[in-house]
Amino acid sequence: MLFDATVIPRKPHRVMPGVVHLPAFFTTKRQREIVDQARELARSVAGTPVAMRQPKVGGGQMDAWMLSLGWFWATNPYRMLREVNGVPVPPVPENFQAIADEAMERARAVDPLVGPTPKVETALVNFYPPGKGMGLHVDAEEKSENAVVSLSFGQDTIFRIDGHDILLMSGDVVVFGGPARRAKHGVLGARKGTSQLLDGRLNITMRQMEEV
Ligand SMILES: O=C(O)CCC(=O)C(=O)O
Ligand SMILES: [Fe+2]
Repeated sequence: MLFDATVIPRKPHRVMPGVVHLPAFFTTKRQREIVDQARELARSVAGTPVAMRQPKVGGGQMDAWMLSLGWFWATNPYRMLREVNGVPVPPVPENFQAIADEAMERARAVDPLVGPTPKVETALVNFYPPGKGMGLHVDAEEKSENAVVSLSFGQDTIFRIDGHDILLMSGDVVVFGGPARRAKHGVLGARKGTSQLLDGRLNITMRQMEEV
């Protein structure tokens, strides 16, 4: 971006009950490491049935490229799979749980309503080409009511949840849980020219599947 993000005062805040925005959660160095890790994961399954893909929903195709970890998010009809055509879904990387733990601890200090930390049993890695986003939806395939921890890298976007708009920049985290766990949300198009890290936007959502 044109001006350094640190000159814009952005503080952790509660967006609505159960939704917390943690700006600049990751340093530039950590952002780069996680983006590299995601790229490596995508490479490791390229050309297989569990490869990163643009899921088909109904008659159309999503704009986001999606890589499933832990459980595979299958569409038409929606279901979660452990393997696809006999190929196991790549596991959730070990460092993800520590990220979720840290994010939840910081989010809970802002709004305890975010609720319990998810046991990260599945993660979706979404890549948005410049200008692309994701329509409003509810994260409904997981039975667990524990929070979703959502990481942003690369180009800026607007995250919309229950009518609230949040500007997400590279390194930001959003947590939504408790009364907001099933809130409708989506992202507008990734803003061209806002990142030197990525030509597009990378999002990672961490979730728990089953209620324990
Ligand atoms: O890209 C985002 O920030 C949101 C992604 C999302 O809502 C999802 O994967 O369910
Ligand atoms: Fe979602």
